[in-house]
Amino acid sequence: MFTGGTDTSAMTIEWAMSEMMKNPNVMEKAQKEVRETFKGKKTIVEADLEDLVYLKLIIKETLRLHPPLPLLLPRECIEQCQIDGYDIPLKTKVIVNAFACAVDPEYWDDAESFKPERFDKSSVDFMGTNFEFVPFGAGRRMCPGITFGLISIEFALAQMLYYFNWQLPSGLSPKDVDMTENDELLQQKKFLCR
Ligand code: HEM
Repeated sequence: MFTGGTDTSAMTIEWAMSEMMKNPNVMEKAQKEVRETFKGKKTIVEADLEDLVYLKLIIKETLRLHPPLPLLLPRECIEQCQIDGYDIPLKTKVIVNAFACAVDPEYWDDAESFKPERFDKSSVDFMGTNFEFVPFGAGRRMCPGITFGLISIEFALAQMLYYFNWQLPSGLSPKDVDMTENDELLQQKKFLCR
């Protein structure tokens, strides 16, 4: 519960900030939205987050390209079945590659690019019914912490964008931001500072 509830959200914040540094037009649009929404406010409260439409699209797109648990949690078959002509025996361990689904060009245009706008006016959501996009899993064992996780991420990002201006260290350009992932169960950014 504690690991599942902290690392996942922290990693999503890191990826979202990195994507914004890599895509300055996205950062500019997000910062404009946050600053217009909270104009004149000294502190931000949870209820204010509702109006941050573009920031929510950024978080969705971040979870599509950087799902913290790309292989979800393993399942075990409780009855024998057939998938695509393959017999899956009872008690087989099944691993769903959620990341592969989220970048499958059959379902996504320009699948590897970071484009929050793709979710604007799209009905595709991460609530477990669109199987091409399941960063929180699906079914009976899907993540019970979605609401809390999303609010924590939005809250942190909104504050970082509202109070601070962000820029890369001198000499670095957006294309230099290193988006390498570690190769562990939790898909973390390998190098935090580059
Ligand atoms: C960005 C934030 C988060 C992401 C992407 C995420 C993702 C996931 C995924 C993919 C699973 C496995 C679901 C499956 O295999 O179908 C899961 C399970 C779980 N998550 Fe999250 N999670 C997040 C935040 C949280 C938070 C904030 C909490 C708690 C406060 C939490 C608690 C749990 C627990 C307890 C499970 C196990 C559920 C079970 O096996 O029945 N998660 N999460």
